[in-house]
Amino acid sequence: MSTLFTDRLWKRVEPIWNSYLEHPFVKGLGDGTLEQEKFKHWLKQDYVYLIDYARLFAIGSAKADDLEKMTTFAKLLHGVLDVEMDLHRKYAADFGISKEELEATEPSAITTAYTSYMLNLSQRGGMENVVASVLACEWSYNFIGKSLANWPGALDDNFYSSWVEMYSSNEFTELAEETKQLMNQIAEGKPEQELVRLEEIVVKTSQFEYMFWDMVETKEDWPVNAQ
Ligand SMILES: Cc1ncc(CO)c(N)n1
Repeated sequence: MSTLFTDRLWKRVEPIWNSYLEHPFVKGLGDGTLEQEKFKHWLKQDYVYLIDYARLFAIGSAKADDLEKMTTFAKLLHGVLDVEMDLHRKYAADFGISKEELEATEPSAITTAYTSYMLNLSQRGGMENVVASVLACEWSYNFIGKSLANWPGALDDNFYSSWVEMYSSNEFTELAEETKQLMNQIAEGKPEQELVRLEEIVVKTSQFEYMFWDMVETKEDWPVNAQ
């Protein structure tokens, strides 16, 4: 029986993703101790990250080779714009931050590098580049959400319970699973050198994910504020 491509990918990314669970920001989400100013930085940066990230699914739909895959990309697009980003808008409202203010956030250097990397690959390549670009994002957040959901108190009434609920939810798990299935479907029959190329995209985006956690933990923005 041939190994699923996502099983092969898991062997490469498991150590990187396990390091997310040791990251202070992620640990703070799980045990409820995360400083709210750092979470506000994540809210704002992640909202503008998701705006460009959503464009990837629209590109994927345009490049899909059949109606079924077009529909899957459209479903994932809806999942970001209308389901996931609603979490950001609700948390922001709790902080008195409007959705207009969220949308006006200037993407940080890391946010810009990460989304530009995915958009470049997705505009230059076929739908396989789109799926490889978004896979770590969808799948690793579900991995983190489901891991934190097992932490004592993570789903109880603490400020970040909604975050853990969202990313461990059946709805988000379904989106992550659909992205994995799409990756396996597209990888089927591809030559080894193409699989190696796609694997490196998933590893690189997994490294960008870690850099994103660092950026929000340190509330990093651009190195020098232009005068
Ligand atoms: C940076 C980042 N990666 C992944 C996700 C999951 O969609 C997210 N919201 N933000």
